[in-house]
Amino acid sequence: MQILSEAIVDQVIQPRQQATHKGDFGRVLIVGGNAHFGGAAIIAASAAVYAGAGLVTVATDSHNHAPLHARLPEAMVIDSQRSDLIDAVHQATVVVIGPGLGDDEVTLERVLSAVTAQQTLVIDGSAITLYAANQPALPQAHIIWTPHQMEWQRLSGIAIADQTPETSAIAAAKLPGIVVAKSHRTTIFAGTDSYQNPVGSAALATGGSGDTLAGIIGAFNAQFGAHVTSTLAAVYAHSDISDQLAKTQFVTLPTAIIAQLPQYMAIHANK
Ligand SMILES: NC(=O)C1=CN([C@@H]2O[C@H](COP(=O)(O)OP(=O)(O)OC[C@H]3O[C@@H](n4cnc5c(N)ncnc54)[C@H](OP(=O)(O)O)[C@@H]3O)[C@@H](O)[C@H]2O)[C@@H](O)CC1
Ligand SMILES: Nc1ncnc2c1ncn2[C@@H]1O[C@H](COP(=O)(O)OP(=O)(O)O)[C@@H](O)[C@H]1O
Ligand SMILES: [Mg+2]
Repeated sequence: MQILSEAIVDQVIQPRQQATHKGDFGRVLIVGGNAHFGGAAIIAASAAVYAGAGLVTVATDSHNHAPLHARLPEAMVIDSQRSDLIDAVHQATVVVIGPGLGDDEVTLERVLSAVTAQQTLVIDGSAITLYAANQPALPQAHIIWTPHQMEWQRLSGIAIADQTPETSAIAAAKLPGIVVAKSHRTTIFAGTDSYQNPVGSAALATGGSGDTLAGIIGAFNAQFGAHVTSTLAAVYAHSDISDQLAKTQFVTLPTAIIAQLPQYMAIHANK
């Protein structure tokens, strides 16, 4: 198991070429936010915008459209229950499904059936829980799972008390793609390789921290490429920003972490 360091962030986040436009930095589609969990989708979308995605669209319940625009005018929005969801999936570089999705199995299956092999698919939150229960067909895409310990229990069948790097590695190998097994010491499994995140603290133990990470992972894969290093850098950056804020803040709120992303990335792009 390789222990991550700040070097992964310096390696992945590079200065931008000047002869570019927003399309060069990827299109991220966030699918989530039912009528009760709209905040999760807004948090994930905000994280994706502030982490540098070229364009962000949110497919979410119509209850969330006005609140989303009020907080994040940079993001576009569509009604997840309408047919143009499929068009939005086809236009995306990366699809992040799950933050606040709740029990919307129909939307999950619509999205899974539309994603293609050339795309990246981040499966988070309720989408993990729904997949674990119903096992819908998965696309051939570059898949990144981001379960917390209970979601990992549902997906892997390993009780939380029995989740170790060894047991989790065996379960992760049975799934397509990368598994980001989130905990107080998040471990990432990619093929036969495994990595551990040495940073982060209980200041992250607040609702929305995982929604934030899902958005950062989406944005990093969209702009830096669908390589495991993009996901590793996102996991490290998320915790590293929290650790810096935690020097003076008892809990590091998702919105506080998100606000620090542009400055953090500027510093590391020039190291
Ligand atoms: N602002 C918003 O809109 C927010 C919306 N959100 C959205 O809510 C949806 C549901 O996600 P979820 O994580 O809240 O619920 P679920 O999957 O049922 O897991 C909780 C159960 O598992 C247990 N548990 C044990 N260990 C655990 C661990 N390490 N980490 C976490 N839980 C652990 C835990 O035990 P307990 O806390 O009761 O002791 C409890 O019984 C999802 O789509 C998400 O995006 C949230 O992001 C929050 C902000
Ligand atoms: N005590 C802790 N130490 C380090 N990281 C933590 C701690 N508690 C939570 N986290 C991190 O916060 C995030 C929580 O994810 P999740 O439970 O999915 O949050 P959400 O409420 O957004 O769904 C994960 O990245 C996890 O590693
Ligand atoms: Mg979560």
